[in-house]
Amino acid sequence: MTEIMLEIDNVSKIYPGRRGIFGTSQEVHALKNVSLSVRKGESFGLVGESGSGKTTLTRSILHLETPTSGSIRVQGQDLGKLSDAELRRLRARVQIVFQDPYASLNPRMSVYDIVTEPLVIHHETLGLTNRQRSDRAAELLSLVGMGPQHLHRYPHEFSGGQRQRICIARALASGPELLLLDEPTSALDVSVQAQVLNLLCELQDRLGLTYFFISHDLAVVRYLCDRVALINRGEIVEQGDCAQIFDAPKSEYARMLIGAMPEVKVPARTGSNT
Ligand SMILES: Nc1ncnc2c1ncn2[C@@H]1O[C@H](COP(=O)(O)OP(=O)(O)OP(=O)(O)O)[C@@H](O)[C@H]1O
Repeated sequence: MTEIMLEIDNVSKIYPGRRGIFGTSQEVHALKNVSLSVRKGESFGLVGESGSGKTTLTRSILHLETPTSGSIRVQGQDLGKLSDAELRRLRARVQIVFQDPYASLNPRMSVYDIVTEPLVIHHETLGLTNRQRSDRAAELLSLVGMGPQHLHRYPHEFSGGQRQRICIARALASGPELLLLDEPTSALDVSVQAQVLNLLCELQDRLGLTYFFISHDLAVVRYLCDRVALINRGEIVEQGDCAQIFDAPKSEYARMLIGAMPEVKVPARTGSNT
């Protein structure tokens, strides 16, 4: 039987209305009974326009937001029922890569400090010595196609694509099994986007990672993902195999998104994922 990595079960999130100088705004139903499951080792895409609830769902998976109702399980562990110590251990296994590699790297930290930071944060779980940390830093850079000579340089010395590689190395540091990829290539030039997407494919094959890929770009999702869910105003309107949804969308919303899809600008996938 296929192992389930992530299970979102009937999750709703209501943000209370905010009080401002013009009175109290209405509450926002950011997620409405969202259910989906991501299998171990697959790439699952979540696609929706701005304001559809992608960030709220992603933050909920990271336990930075608490759903108003419903449950989220990672490898069978219900996030709402874990102790602080169990949550800390789980955090080492679920990591995120953000959209903007310029904003997500501290300009005052060297690459070494950036990629080893998670090893320090998760020291209790990982328990590495200084020597092991330093070996791991070089290994992480090599995984993303960069040499150890870069470890003592600073973010401003790198291009956007290299910075995103450093972000990916940092996300891999604690040995996660599930990576949340929040529009990881949308801030990059198209040619660099393809290289980073290929790197993500290679890493998935090599490390057996599971990807939860958040995007508003169906072309990139079609390239990278096995299955996809389309979210609109907090509701999943359609989900299933990418091939089925792209070739025969059932909902009006899916037809609209696919109709507006630009030509796929990334090369054919290579390796075992082709
Ligand atoms: N802290 C909050 N308080 C109140 N409303 C919020 C809060 N965070 C998000 N929202 C609202 O919830 C809805 C979903 O927002 P969310 O950021 O999850 O969407 P998104 O799909 O990630 O959008 P984007 O692609 O623009 O980031 C929006 O209407 C947003 O205004």
